[in-house]
Amino acid sequence: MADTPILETRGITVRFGGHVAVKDVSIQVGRGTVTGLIGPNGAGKTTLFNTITGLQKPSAGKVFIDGRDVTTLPPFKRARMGLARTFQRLELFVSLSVRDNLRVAGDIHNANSRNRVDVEAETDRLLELTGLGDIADRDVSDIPTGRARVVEVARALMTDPQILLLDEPASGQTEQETEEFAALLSGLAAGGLAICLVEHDIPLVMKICSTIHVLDYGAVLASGIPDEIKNDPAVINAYIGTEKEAV
Ligand SMILES: Nc1ncnc2c1ncn2[C@@H]1O[C@H](COP(=O)(O)OP(=O)(O)OP(=O)(O)O)[C@@H](O)[C@H]1O
Repeated sequence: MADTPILETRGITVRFGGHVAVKDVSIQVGRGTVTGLIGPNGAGKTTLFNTITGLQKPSAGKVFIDGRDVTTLPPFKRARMGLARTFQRLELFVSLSVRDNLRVAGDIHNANSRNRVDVEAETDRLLELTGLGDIADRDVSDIPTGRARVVEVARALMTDPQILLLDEPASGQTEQETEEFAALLSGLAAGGLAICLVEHDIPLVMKICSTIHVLDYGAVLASGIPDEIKNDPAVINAYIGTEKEAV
């Protein structure tokens, strides 16, 4: 159904021993939107991403992709349903060129999916779309971190995803790089992609997200549009206050 969110978590709780890392978190991510997930270090953002992708089993709650309960599906099956992600720590093949990182992603996708992509054509298209053409033949070990973050996104896009989870993708980017990155993400969302963004760069989150969820100690402290979040006293107190210089 058109109204069914492409991604939804319902009541996700994750416990590590006695520690509750994620507490009863319900969020929805719509097609063609950028949804922000912010909060202090250790608030549970990456653990929630790991639960959505299937790397972490929840103690309670469910994950839905396009209305289908995927809670017990392994990561590769969720990937086949159009779920892609990037990692906080770069996970690129550093001794390969930018272009080859994309090609490898396309080959792996084709080996695992019925929905095959034309690797050469898609690599060229994405190098152009993401503005990586000028460094396409350089080894990833040789390029600045900020641009390597874009390579991670381009690589994730090689799987032709419906949902893209980005874990701190702007970290290490210059102001100029972040500006271009914001335009790239907004353009991808305008094309129908559902993006969920974990990011400490608050101005970036405020600029491109239509909905923001704030996590604190594993629980959703607030949800709303950027203006509501920006002015929420509980959010300012728990998080934005501590990131003031960034706002
Ligand atoms: N595998 C694990 N075993 C035990 N505790 C864990 C594990 N993974 C995460 N935690 C704990 O769960 C909590 C949430 O961590 P998580 O990495 O999800 O937070 P985060 O919001 O992504 O933080 P950051 O902004 O620093 O990336 C933290 O207290 C962390 O120490």
